[in-house]
Amino acid sequence: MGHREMSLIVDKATRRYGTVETVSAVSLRVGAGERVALLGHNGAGKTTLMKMILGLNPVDAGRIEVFGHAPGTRAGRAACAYLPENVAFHSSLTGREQLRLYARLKGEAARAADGLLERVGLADAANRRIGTYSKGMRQRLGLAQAMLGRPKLTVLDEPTSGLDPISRRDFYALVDELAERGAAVLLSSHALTELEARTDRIAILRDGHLVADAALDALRAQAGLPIRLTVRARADAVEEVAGRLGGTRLNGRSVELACAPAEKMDRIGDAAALGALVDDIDVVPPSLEDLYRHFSRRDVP
Ligand SMILES: Nc1ncnc2c1ncn2[C@@H]1O[C@H](COP(=O)(O)OP(=O)(O)OP(=O)(O)O)[C@@H](O)[C@H]1O
Repeated sequence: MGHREMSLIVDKATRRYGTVETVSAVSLRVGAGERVALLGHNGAGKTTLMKMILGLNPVDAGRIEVFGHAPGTRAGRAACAYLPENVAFHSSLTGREQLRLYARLKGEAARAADGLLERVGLADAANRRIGTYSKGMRQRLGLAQAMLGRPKLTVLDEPTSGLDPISRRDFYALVDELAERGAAVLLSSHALTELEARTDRIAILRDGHLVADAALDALRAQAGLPIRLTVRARADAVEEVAGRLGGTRLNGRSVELACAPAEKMDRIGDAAALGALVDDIDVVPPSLEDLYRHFSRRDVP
């Protein structure tokens, strides 16, 4: 087994319900220490694929290998941790009781539970009933639970939905830490803005097909979407600036121009040439949301 590549390998994996392919010949790899975001519209097949990896859904065609093991086997399950979208706890247990219970189920010492509570910032709340936890605290407890037993692969299904921006940032910091310690991380989310800086690769599912799988920069190059320039005009000059650059007026002061990536420098030069008529220029590359919209369109091959 030593010579095998140590990663999650999904090779043309297919899942059918009746005659419909919910996951259709999807191929994807996630290596140790890599964070991959799985994006897709509601019903695109993200949860189905995750459950196939975890051995909770059968693989009807193709192959999945979790760090050298088949999904659902004892070794395959031991390699994975899973945080489902709506993780349920016994609300009458304290955080510490819940985590110690899980530690025992995973054959870990109770001490491991205490260390993890500290790491996810719940040491002070460890003796409170989970029923009194906020949603952010419950998600962090769920992540601590998923971290027990040092899994090689962590699968997180929309882990930040319903969390406020600070809680989401704290949560992603923990995910980064997991990856830094060598875990492969596969996570789904609809909160695209945060993912931009938080993942090594973006994989997009559309109707069960994988339509993109690359780092953000590579996706940008592949999509070739326009770059937007926002040019802020001097107070009395917005009409003139809009006229001379041929852009759209955004508001009383700004003009927006769209251009191909290759034209960017020329367009910046045009705006700069207006001298004192222009106060400022912002360059806005396509966001992950723009890219997501592009790759999710059904008419993109
Ligand atoms: N047990 C089942 N029987 C029949 N169809 C199913 C079953 N489970 C899932 N599906 C279908 O498979 C498709 C993909 O569902 P899945 O939950 O994987 O999507 P998702 O990408 O996770 O969506 P969401 O973002 O809404 O969570 C849906 O059309 C769903 O109705």
